Amino acid sequence: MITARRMAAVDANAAALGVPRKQLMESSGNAVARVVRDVAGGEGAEIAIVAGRGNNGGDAFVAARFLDGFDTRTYLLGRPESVSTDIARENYDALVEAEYDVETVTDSREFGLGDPDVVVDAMLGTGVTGALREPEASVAERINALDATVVAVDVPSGVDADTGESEGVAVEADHVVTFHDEKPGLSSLDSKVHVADIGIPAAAETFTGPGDLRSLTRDPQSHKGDHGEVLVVGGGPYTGAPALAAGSALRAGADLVRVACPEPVAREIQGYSENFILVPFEGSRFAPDHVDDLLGRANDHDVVVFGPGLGSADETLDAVEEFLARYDGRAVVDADALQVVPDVETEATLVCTPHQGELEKMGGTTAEAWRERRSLVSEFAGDLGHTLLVKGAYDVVSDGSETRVNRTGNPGMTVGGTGDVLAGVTGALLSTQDPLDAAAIGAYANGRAGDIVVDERGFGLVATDLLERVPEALWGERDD
Ligand SMILES: NC(=O)C1=CN([C@@H]2O[C@H](COP(=O)(O)OP(=O)(O)OC[C@H]3O[C@@H](n4cnc5c(N)ncnc54)[C@H](O)[C@@H]3O)[C@@H](O)[C@H]2O)[C@@H](O)CC1
Ligand SMILES: [K+]
Repeated sequence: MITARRMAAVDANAAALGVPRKQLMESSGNAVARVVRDVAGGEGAEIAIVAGRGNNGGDAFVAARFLDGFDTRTYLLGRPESVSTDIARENYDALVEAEYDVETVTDSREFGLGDPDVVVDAMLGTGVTGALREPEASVAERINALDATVVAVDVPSGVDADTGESEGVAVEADHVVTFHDEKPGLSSLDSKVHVADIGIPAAAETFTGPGDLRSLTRDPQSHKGDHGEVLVVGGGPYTGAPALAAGSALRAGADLVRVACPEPVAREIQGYSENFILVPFEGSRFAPDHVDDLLGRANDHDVVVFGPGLGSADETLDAVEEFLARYDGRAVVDADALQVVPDVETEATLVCTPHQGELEKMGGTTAEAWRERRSLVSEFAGDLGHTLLVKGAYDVVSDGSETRVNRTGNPGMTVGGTGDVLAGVTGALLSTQDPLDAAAIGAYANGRAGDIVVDERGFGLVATDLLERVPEALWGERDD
């Protein structure tokens, strides 16, 4: 099962792996033609292809080339100039150039579909928003009134592939040829669904890639706070760690970041940067006495990042445990705080970011080969009921049902502090993304930032170098 949003990400990842969308379109069109052949009842059957102006139409232009021998006519709803993507336009031009029977429909009132045996509905696919507009709406009604067998490309036009719902009229299809994987909304329809393998490499789904960054959008109308308020809880024996996590959360786009830390740590952090808002607590380390206050504060934030530099004193770990037991918001848990997670019953949504050693301390197991590690991490995440981001040369991210592997990053990143950067970035992302996406994008961007630094200067990077490259890693040139 794959949602339209994830499909778009996977498609961009495939392109980055060297399998561009035009190639996928060729496979899609071929798959549609195969189903049409099966249902048409022999060569000579009359086939009408009704294509819209997006890539859904593009798939159908390809299908027309695979239907030689049938009496096929292709209709484009609109002028050739209105075809909205280059690849759909190239496939349209190829039909015209090769003298296929193609008609443009500029006045749908005069559009007669005749009496075909099969209609291919390629008006709209996953690009639909809202109710069908004209001319698509009245053409859908006309298609539904025919006796023909209707084969829809990817999803019946007008239907939302994620929900199966339509806001107005939609095409009623006998068959749907959908691509790569089943779509959540199709099972509720009265159509026979054919899932076609279009040659998307499994790696486009398994590995994070530039497509994963597509869910990072910024609405021009956004206000302060829309992109997250993050509370970093850390510091005690270490002072750099919470500052790195806080700085990274800001670099990853959080609107406000506060650092809750012991007073002496706060004094030191204040000197690092004027961007931090500090909420000091008494004493030299986090302890059970601080939990009440901190819970109040945490509830005013979207995400808490727990752990950087907290240390592992018994009273600190007791305080973390008590906090998590009473907290029901979102949190990233890192470093020493990780070890209490398996023992605590919590309503909170956690993203845990252990390295392999910390994972073992939590009761998880690890393996050398990433494929094996992927299954182990997935199983352990399922048992924990939280999302895991297990750091390594290949990071493994899993919520127990979906698992992704991240390959960005390099051996220069074994230096101290890079984990704090990752925790901060993931914390900022968790305020706008679901936990699996936040962890996957966090791992991808953190590694990419490290790759940018090493490409420029070679090894010898320090954590603050990484932090400065986080914006570029998240929003820099995208390969989609
Ligand atoms: N994502 C992928 O990996 C692949 C996608 N492919 C095809 O690409 C399709 C998606 O293509 P697009 O993103 O170009 O989108 P569509 O072709 O589904 O539709 C886009 C067009 O529809 C218009 N539109 C949106 N809502 C409308 C409405 N309510 N009434 C009338 N017009 C409306 C838009 O203005 C735009 O011109 C998929 O359904 C599939 O058929 C395939 O080529 C293969 C791979
Ligand atoms: K369609």
